[in-house]
Formats: sequence, structure tokens, C-alpha cells
Amino acid sequence: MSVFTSVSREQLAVWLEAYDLGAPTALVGIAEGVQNSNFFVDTERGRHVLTLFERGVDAALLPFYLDLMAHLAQHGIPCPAPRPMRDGRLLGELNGRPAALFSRLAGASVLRPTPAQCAAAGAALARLHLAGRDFPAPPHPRGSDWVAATAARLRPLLPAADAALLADELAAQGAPAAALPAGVIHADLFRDNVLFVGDGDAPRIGGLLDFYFAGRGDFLFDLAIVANDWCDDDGGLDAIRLQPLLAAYHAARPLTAAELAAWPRQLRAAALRFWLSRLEDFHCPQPGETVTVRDPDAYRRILLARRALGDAPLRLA
Ligand SMILES: Nc1ncnc2c1ncn2[C@@H]1O[C@H](COP(=O)(O)OP(=O)(O)O)[C@@H](O)[C@H]1O
Ligand SMILES: N[C@@H](CCOP(=O)(O)O)C(=O)O
Repeated sequence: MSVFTSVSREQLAVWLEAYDLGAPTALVGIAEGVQNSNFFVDTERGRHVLTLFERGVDAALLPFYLDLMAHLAQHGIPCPAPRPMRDGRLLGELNGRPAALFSRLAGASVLRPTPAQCAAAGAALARLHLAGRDFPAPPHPRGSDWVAATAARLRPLLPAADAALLADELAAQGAPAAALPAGVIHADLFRDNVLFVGDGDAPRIGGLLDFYFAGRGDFLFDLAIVANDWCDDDGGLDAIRLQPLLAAYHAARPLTAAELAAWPRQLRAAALRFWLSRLEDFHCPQPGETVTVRDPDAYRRILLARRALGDAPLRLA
């Protein structure tokens, strides 16, 4: 269920008067997604997606997210482009929620990506990093301060073994050994946030979605988030998918020696971040927040498996 705030055709027609897109011809709620209310909207002059932002998204950051998506779209990244209103504004309000209209992108997400789809995702992530490199951005909202604060809040709520794992991982993460290349990162490019067109052997990316955790961060952290989700095989990393992901990323933005050395730790940091957020959604749901809880244990398993890999630097085939 992903329409948390409904929109009637009458409300939509009034809201669309601020745009130069003609009258609405279709309005359909989108079932996928777990955080915001999304609708396919057709008008006399195009196909769009309407998003009503729910409480899980930091409203103060919405202007940044929309400006970032506009910037990336202008630089050839296939992300939703916010449609400007006649007066140039990108963000409005509909039914009591902040709301925006975006270009509708083609394709569908895949649950079991092929090696070619992993390669396409790696190349797209690198292109995103290059296109956003100099875009002014606040730190992404799930960085080390959030990790420390969330871990402190959760520790008393966890079984002893999990609390010990958390404390040990925080101690092991410590301070970064070297500054890594950084810029705008997506920070949540899971499989459900990428649309593909074409078949699994010759894929083309139709869309990169859901920039609502984006901000400034280490590029390698973003790549580790993708690897943990796209290449996971019941906790382990599947080389058949990981190798093309990394090779395609490296071909578009070569990884530095410092990044190759930092890879094992970033895989763990990325696993820890999603273990914590899923634990937080499970143990501390926010009143009025609509986010769907995903299984924290999946990321506990991934964290344990990445810890077992050791500290050897990444070697690209
Ligand atoms: N611009 C877009 N073009 C096409 N489909 C979109 C677009 N934006 C969202 N969608 C569809 O809506 C679904 C939910 O979007 P998403 O941003 O992941 O929502 P949520 O923030 O609620 O998780 C996506 O899986 C996709 O099917
Ligand atoms: N990808 C995260 C959840 C974030 O939700 P999203 O639908 O906004 O991407 C997870 O799997 O924990």
C-alpha cells in the first residue's frame, strides 16, 4: 500500500491550474513504494508522476532534493525531472502535504538482477556521482552522527547478542583512515529504486528514483550500499553480479587506491546503516509516519557476512 494521502480528480484539476500542462486525463495511485504517496497523472500535454511527501521525508530538505533532481536530469541522468509551475516553483501543496510533479520514466524494477543489469547499475551510479560532483549539498542524513545517535537509542532495546555486535562494529568502524572522493550520493539505490527497459541481457536504465536520502557523502559508501543490496546471496556477496557492477563503475569513475583499501570497511558501514534504520523503524516507529518496516535481520546477516570477509583491499579482476 503506498497511497497514504488520497487525491480526487477535482483536487488534481485545481492543483494543475498552476502548471502549463493542460487538464488531467488520468489519475492512478501507484501501489509500489513505501514512504510517499505516488500517482501516475496524464494531462493533455504529457505523462507525469505526482508525489505527495509524507512525514518520513524531511520537508526542510525538499527544495534541495528537487533542485538536485532538476540538476541531474539536465546533466543526462535518467532521474525524475521536477515539472516547474508557471511561476517557476517546483514544490507546491496538495491535500495538506508538500507535493511535486515529475516526468514519468519508463521501465520496471527487477528483484533478481542479471550481471548485465548490475553492470548498468554500476555505470549509472558512477555517472550520477560525476554529474553531481560539484552540486552544493548538505551531508546525507544517514552519516556518522546519525549512526552514533541511533545506535545509542537502540542499544538498550536490543537482545544482548545484538547490542554486543553493534558496540563491536561501532568500535571497529572508528575514524576513517583516509579522506575518500566525495560529492552527492544517492544513498538508497536499492533494486526497487532503479527502472530497467530492455531484456536482462541488453538492459537500459529507464530511471533512477527516490533521492530522499541523498546528500554529500563518500562515493564508495554509495557503491557499497548498491553492492550489499544488488549482489547479496543470502548474506554472502555473489561474485557473478559483484564483478560486473564494480567493473562498470570503475570504467566510468576509476576507484582510487584509498578506495580499494577502504572497501571492506565501507561494505560494513553500509550494512550497519541499513541494519540500524530497519531496527529503528521496528523498535521506534514515529507517530504518523507511514514507512513500511523491512526485515532488520536481513541486514544483520549481511553485516555479519561482511565482517567475516576480513580487511583485504578490493582487487578488481
Ligand atoms: N518518475 C517516475 N516515473 C515512473 N515511475 C515512477 C516514478 N516515480 C515513482 N515511480 C513508481 O512509483 C514507485 C514508488 O516510488 P518511490 O519513489 O520508490 O516511492 P517511495 O518513496 O514511497 O518508496 C516506484 O517503484 C515506481 O514504480
Ligand atoms: N531501502 C531501504 C528503505 C528505504 O525506503 P525507500 O522505499 O524510500 O527506498 C531499506 O531497504 O531498508
